[in-house]
Amino acid sequence: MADPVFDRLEATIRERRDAPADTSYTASLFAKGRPKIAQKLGEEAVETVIAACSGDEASIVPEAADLMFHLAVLLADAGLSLDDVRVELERREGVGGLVEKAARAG
Ligand SMILES: N=c1c2ncn([C@@H]3O[C@H](COP(=O)(O)OP(=O)(O)OP(=O)(O)O)[C@@H](O)[C@H]3O)c2ncn1[C@@H]1O[C@H](COP(=O)(O)O)[C@@H](O)[C@H]1O
Repeated sequence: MADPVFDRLEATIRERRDAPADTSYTASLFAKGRPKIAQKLGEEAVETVIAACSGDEASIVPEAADLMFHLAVLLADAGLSLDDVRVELERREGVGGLVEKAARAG
């Protein structure tokens, strides 16, 4: 993702795809398959929402990190990467959300 931490994380996640499930949390997620990975991503999203509404701003960061990790695993399971998301965000640069929504409605 043009960031060393994200790049190293994604490299580790890719390595874990072929690791035995009982040696690694990431490997165990891959072994359980897409529905489990998606479920965990949803749980982490909810935990991020709860943190966001808790009034404890610092508690958002660890939940957001869990969310990003599980998103990276889901993307890897689909043969995608955070860089694909970066490219999509880059493509959207300069197109305001309200303008984009109006174009979809029209
Ligand atoms: N960044 C992370 C990371 N963030 C969160 N998690 C794990 O994600 C899980 C979050 O699930 P929960 O909070 O629901 O905890 P849980 O109760 O253990 O989960 P369940 O049993 O309910 O499914 C925890 O086990 C966390 O440890 C992560 N596990 C791994 N990584 C990275 O992935 C690398 C490889 O990890 P392994 O695959 O475990 O070797 C690590 O070195 C890290 O860099």
